[in-house]
Amino acid sequence: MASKQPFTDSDTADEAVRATCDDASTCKRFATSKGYWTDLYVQYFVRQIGERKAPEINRGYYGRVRGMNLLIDAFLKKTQCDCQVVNLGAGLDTTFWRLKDENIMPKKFFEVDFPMIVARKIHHIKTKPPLSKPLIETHSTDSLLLDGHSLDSDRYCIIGADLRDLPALEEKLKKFQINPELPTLFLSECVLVYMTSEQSSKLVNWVADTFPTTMFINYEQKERFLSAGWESVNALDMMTVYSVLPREDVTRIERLEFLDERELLQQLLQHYCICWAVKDKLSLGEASI
Ligand SMILES: C[S@@+](CC[C@H](N)C(=O)[O-])C[C@H]1O[C@@H](n2cnc3c(N)ncnc32)[C@H](O)[C@@H]1O
Repeated sequence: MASKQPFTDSDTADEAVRATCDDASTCKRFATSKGYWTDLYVQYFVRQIGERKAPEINRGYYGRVRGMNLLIDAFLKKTQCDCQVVNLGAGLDTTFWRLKDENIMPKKFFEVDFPMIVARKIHHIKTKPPLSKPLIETHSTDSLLLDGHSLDSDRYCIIGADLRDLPALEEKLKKFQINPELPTLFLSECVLVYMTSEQSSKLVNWVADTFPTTMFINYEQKERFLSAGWESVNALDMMTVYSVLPREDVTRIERLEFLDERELLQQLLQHYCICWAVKDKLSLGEASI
């Protein structure tokens, strides 16, 4: 009998992984309702503000979102938006809508998640005009491709796929016109941790082998990121990220809620990191990001 690997064949394990998508977006919904940062769109994916979250959790999410956004925006600036973004395990993430509002959209923004999550996201987009309007506005013909498990428009595409099945992932990305020659930013925010290290290293290596000019931003526990095939890799633990965020804004959010145990926040922040790795065939100077 074939032995089972963790989170490989088990539907129950995959279901638990899919549930993490709701955890992330309900925490983001709560933190934005408190004013930690502005996200005009998360409310359309998570209606209820939900149960109160501890201030440590809210500050942790604040550092995570601000840190990821700083790197995303730096890549878009460096490439002058002449690039693609692929958000792996995107869940109910709202980055595409933020970039549209800030007028810094890449040529195309791809999202990938399990078909079940994608179907839910597409349902929200279809039924909520503030989500669908930006897609329609940035699309050149009257009809968008929309089926239960994928949505494709000129600037935004969402694909149902399992990130552990690389041939199928590659085929779907090609079907939706990914261009490997264009500078491409890959994002994985709390995603690789749900795979075995063999699976996540295959995914990271596939990106390095397929995209000559690329950057990979990964938010996660410290030990995970694998550098093979990448020209330069940087990692900052979240304690450091938090300390380099704009002071004025950090002071503002630290006034939002009283934090009893600073040590707990420090432990939480030290446990996570943001890593970014680059390959720069076009010599755009990505390593200086
Ligand atoms: C913790 S959530 C993070 C969601 C989003 N990146 C964020 O930070 O708000 C992890 C996401 O990764 C997705 N995911 C994990 N393993 C996956 C796999 N093998 N294939 C596709 N999606 C996966 C889950 O379905 C879930 O939406």
